[in-house]
Formats: sequence, structure tokens, C-alpha cells
Amino acid sequence: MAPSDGIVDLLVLGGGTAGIVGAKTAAGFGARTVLVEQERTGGDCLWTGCVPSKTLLSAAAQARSRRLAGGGETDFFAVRERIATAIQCIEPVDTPEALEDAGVEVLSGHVSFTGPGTAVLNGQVLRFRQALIATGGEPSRPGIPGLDPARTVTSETVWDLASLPARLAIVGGGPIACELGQAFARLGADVTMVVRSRILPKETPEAVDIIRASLKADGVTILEKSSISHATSPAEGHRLHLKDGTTVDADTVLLAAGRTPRTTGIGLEHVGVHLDDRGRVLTNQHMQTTNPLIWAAGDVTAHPQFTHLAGVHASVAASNAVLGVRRRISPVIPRVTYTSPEVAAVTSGESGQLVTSRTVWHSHLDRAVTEDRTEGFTELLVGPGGRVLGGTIVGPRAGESLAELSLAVHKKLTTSDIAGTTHAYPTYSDGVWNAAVLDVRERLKSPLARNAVKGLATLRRLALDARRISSKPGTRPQPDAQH
Ligand SMILES: Cc1cc2nc3c(=O)[nH]c(=O)nc-3n(C[C@H](O)[C@H](O)[C@H](O)COP(=O)(O)OP(=O)(O)OC[C@H]3O[C@@H](n4cnc5c(N)ncnc54)[C@H](O)[C@@H]3O)c2cc1C
Ligand SMILES: NC(=O)c1ccc[n+]([C@@H]2O[C@H](COP(=O)([O-])OP(=O)(O)OC[C@H]3O[C@@H](n4cnc5c(N)ncnc54)[C@H](O)[C@@H]3O)[C@@H](O)[C@H]2O)c1
Repeated sequence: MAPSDGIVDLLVLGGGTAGIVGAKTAAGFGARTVLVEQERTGGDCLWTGCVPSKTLLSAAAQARSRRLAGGGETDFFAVRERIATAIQCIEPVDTPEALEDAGVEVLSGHVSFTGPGTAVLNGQVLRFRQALIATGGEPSRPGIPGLDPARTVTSETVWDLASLPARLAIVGGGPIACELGQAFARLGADVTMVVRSRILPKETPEAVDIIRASLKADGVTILEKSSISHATSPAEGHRLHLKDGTTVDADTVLLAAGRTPRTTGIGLEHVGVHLDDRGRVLTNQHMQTTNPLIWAAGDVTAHPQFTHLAGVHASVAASNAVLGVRRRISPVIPRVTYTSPEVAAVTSGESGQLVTSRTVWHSHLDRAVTEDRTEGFTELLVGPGGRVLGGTIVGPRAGESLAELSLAVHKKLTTSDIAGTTHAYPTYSDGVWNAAVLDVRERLKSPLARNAVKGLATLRRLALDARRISSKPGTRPQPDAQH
């Protein structure tokens, strides 16, 4: 059925994670849902983001182990093949066919709003009751005079490199720069990162110190608090001129300096959808834009740019749109940067409630000791009454240990809840357990808790003494009824 035959309940702009989850949610509720994708469904995460980058990191870790064991260099073509295989394996859940199976109509082309309740696609008018903007973002291109953009790569095009660059310069120091920088260095490239701020500006200084040391150990040169004034192009490659007068020579320059939301050319001005001062679609806690019949989710909004948030926020938006309910997005946000070691953190938006933090260094974590990976730590942020407000974990597979912490924050659990849960030994999750036990122990040192414990012990002693005195000499002690 052509979509212009009737009014669509929910028109979804974009077929990345946010669009796919939003469309499937709406169709699952029985809404007539049309998703329009201009390129290929699956979006950034599948094609150029999470999936290729995590596969690259895994291949690079193996390449490093092989090299350390005296094995040969890694074939870059084989790495590319491995990335393609991972994408192929995951792609089927994101295809137009999978969406159609879930009850979503999928159309191809660039869609834009033309007025309230109308949009245009390939010259055809689409009429809709409500819409979900899920158009994502694209790599920002910092204006560097003299740098030919056609000769640089971004997170969208780095996957097309035919061979491993001998010298790779990366502009930026966020998760993309750190993950790709470490991966390329481990594969054998000579990597230099030029970063305006410090690396990973959202992470704690203690976490960043560990990642910086790890990147350096892999041979990455990190130039922090550095600005590029201009670039020149020698016969081969690029020369970046820094404001301090030094230069960086590279065969390939990777631009990883943040992402820009895709909001131009989609007719937002015709539907009253407003942007913030950084060009991101403004939403409220229900993922509703400034037009109450238009919703938004994913990288096009002002929320942190993660696949899990894109999906969860799109689900909230679609439920609210189709069912007329008022679901709110959760303030609890987990994130993981997949460097080696990983940096995993969860925040609750309640930092004002912070009472203390408890840190267990992994030099005291038995699993880390047995694996000779003691560089990390587990830090719990603790609020009143031992409430777990968030935390940071740095270590191998820190992202897996983060799940427990995310649940604790989401469910408003206390350190006593975690301390009272038996954890298998020896695991990296012991770090979370030990930090919680540390907090409980410290809180037991308060005068009130100390007096209560002292009182209980005294009562117990008195009870035992009374029993001893009343029992006849020579009789065997009776087992305590309570045990
Ligand atoms: C290198 C890299 C690694 C990453 N790693 C991780 C990670 O490990 N974990 C994590 O959580 N996040 C990661 N991210 C972030 C994650 O990829 C994004 O947050 C997520 O993909 C955003 O999804 P989205 O649906 O909002 O946007 P997108 O995936 O960008 O999808 C938007 C879609 O809309 C389409 N579109 C745009 N305009 C129109 C239009 N007018 N008409 C029709 N279609 C349109 C686009 O073609 C695109 O397919 C990574 C990102 C990068 C770049
Ligand atoms: N593991 C993950 O979940 C993961 C991995 C990759 C990307 N992402 C998402 O993608 C988003 C974009 O990542 P990103 O790394 O591009 O951006 P970012 O916005 O997180 O970091 C940008 C970095 O580039 C630096 N920078 C900006 N302009 C610069 C310039 N002109 N010269 C030198 N340095 C400059 C900044 O100081 C900062 O360090 C992230 O915010 C993240 O949400 C997530």
C-alpha cells in the first residue's frame, strides 16, 4: 500500500538505532508506522560506529599479543575482512525485511517536513499524525586552514583505508580518537593524537591517567592542550602545524573532533521544531520536541551519543507518541570506552547528593593480580544512607562489571545491598563488591553504629553468661536455638 493512501500514525525519519527501535516499538503497538532511510538501514552503529570499531579493537589486541609472542605482523586486509564479517553477522536484525516483518513500512530516500502533518519523499507527499526525528549525526569537520578535507578520513571513511597508514595523525581525544588511536597503534601504525583539551574530557582524572599511560605504552604520541594553526601538504601526506610552533607529519589524518547533528534539509522550520545553541533538537523528558506531535531520539538530540540511549529514548518517544502515555527517560546513563583497559562509568544526575566515594585499587583485586592487570580501580559514588549514585571502573571488561552498578543506581540500591550479595571469586566484579563492603565497614565506624554493635555484643555476652551460670556443672552445652 502506498503511504500516501492514508495517514501514517508515526513517520520515522532515519533508520539507525533510534529509528529502528522507535519504529518497531510503534508498530508493535499496532500503529501504522513508516520508516524512511536515505542510505541503508542500520545506521552509524552497525556500519561505521560500534560494530566495526569494537571488531577493530579486538583484532588489534590479538595483533599485539601475536607481536609480543614473536609472531609476524597482521594482514590489514584480513582485519578489514573480519570487520565486514562482523557487520554481515549483525546486519540481518536491522534490514528493511526485518523491519517489514515487525510491521514497519520501509521507504527509501531523503524525507523532509513540508508543513504540519506533511512531509515529502521523492516528490511524493506523506501525511502523518506524528513523527519521530531520528536522523543522527555526522563527524564534525574542524576548520583547519590548508587541510584538504578530501584527503582526510573520519569515522565514516576510515573503514575504507586500503592499507594500514604508516603514520596516522588523529585530531581529537574523545572516545573515537582513543579507541581508534589505540587500535591502529596496536596494528603497527605510528599514531599521534592532537587534542585541544585533555583526552577523554568526560572521564575522571584518575581514569584518564591510566588510559593515557596505556596509550603511550602502545606507542601513541599524545599532544594534549594542543591546537593546530594550519596544515600544509607535502608531496606525500600532511604536515600539521601546531600553535606552539611544532609540526606533526602524517600519511593520513583522522578527524575525530566530535559529531554534528543532522538537522539541515529536513524542514524543521515548517513544523516548529527548535534547536539548541549547538544545533541539536530540543526535547523534554518525554522526548517530545517543541512541536508536541513531533518526537526525537538519538544523536540528533542533546543527549549523550550512545547506541543504548538512542534505542531506549526512541522506545520512550514511540510509546508516548502512540499510546499517549507520559513515560520519562531515565537520568541513569552508563557509558563505556573500549580502550585497553576499558573505562566504564554510570551517572545518575544526582551528584549533588554525593556523601563520599569508595575506591578499590585493582592492585588489591585478586582477579586483576592473577591476570597481571592491576592498573585499574573501582570507584563507587555513595549518597545518603549508602545509596549508590554512580561510579567508575577502569579495567579489563570494565563494561561488564558496570551492569551491576547500573542496576544498583537505577533501582536506588545501597552499598549494603551490594555487600550482602555474594559475588563469585575471583572476578572483576569483586571490585564493586569490595568497594561496597568498604563503605559498609566505614559506616559501621560511626558513633551510632559503633554503639549499636557494642550494645548487641554486650547483650549477647550477658545472655551467654546467664545460660552458663544456670546450667548444672558437668552438663554438656546445648546448641544455640538461633543457629
Ligand atoms: C566510531 C564510533 C564508535 C562508536 N562506538 C559506540 C559504542 O561502542 N557504544 C555506543 O553506545 N555508541 C557508540 N557510538 C555512537 C553510536 O554509534 C551512536 O550513538 C548511534 O549510532 C546513534 O544512532 P542514531 O539512530 O541516533 O543515528 P544514526 O545511526 O546516525 O542513524 C541516523 C540515520 O538517519 C538517516 N537519515 C538522516 N537524515 C535523513 C533523512 N532526511 N531522510 C531519511 N533518512 C535520514 C541516516 O542515513 C542514518 O542511517 C559510536 C560512534 C562512532 C562514530
Ligand atoms: N565507546 C563508546 O560508547 C563510543 C565510542 C566512540 C564514539 N562514541 C560517541 O561518539 C561521540 C563522538 O565522539 P568523538 O570522540 O568524536 O567526540 P567527543 O565530542 O567525545 O570528543 C571530541 C574531542 O576532540 C577534541 N577536539 C575538538 N575539536 C578539536 C580540534 N579542532 N583540534 C583538536 N582537538 C579537538 C575535544 O577536545 C575532545 O577531546 C562521543 O561523544 C560518544 O558519545 C561512543
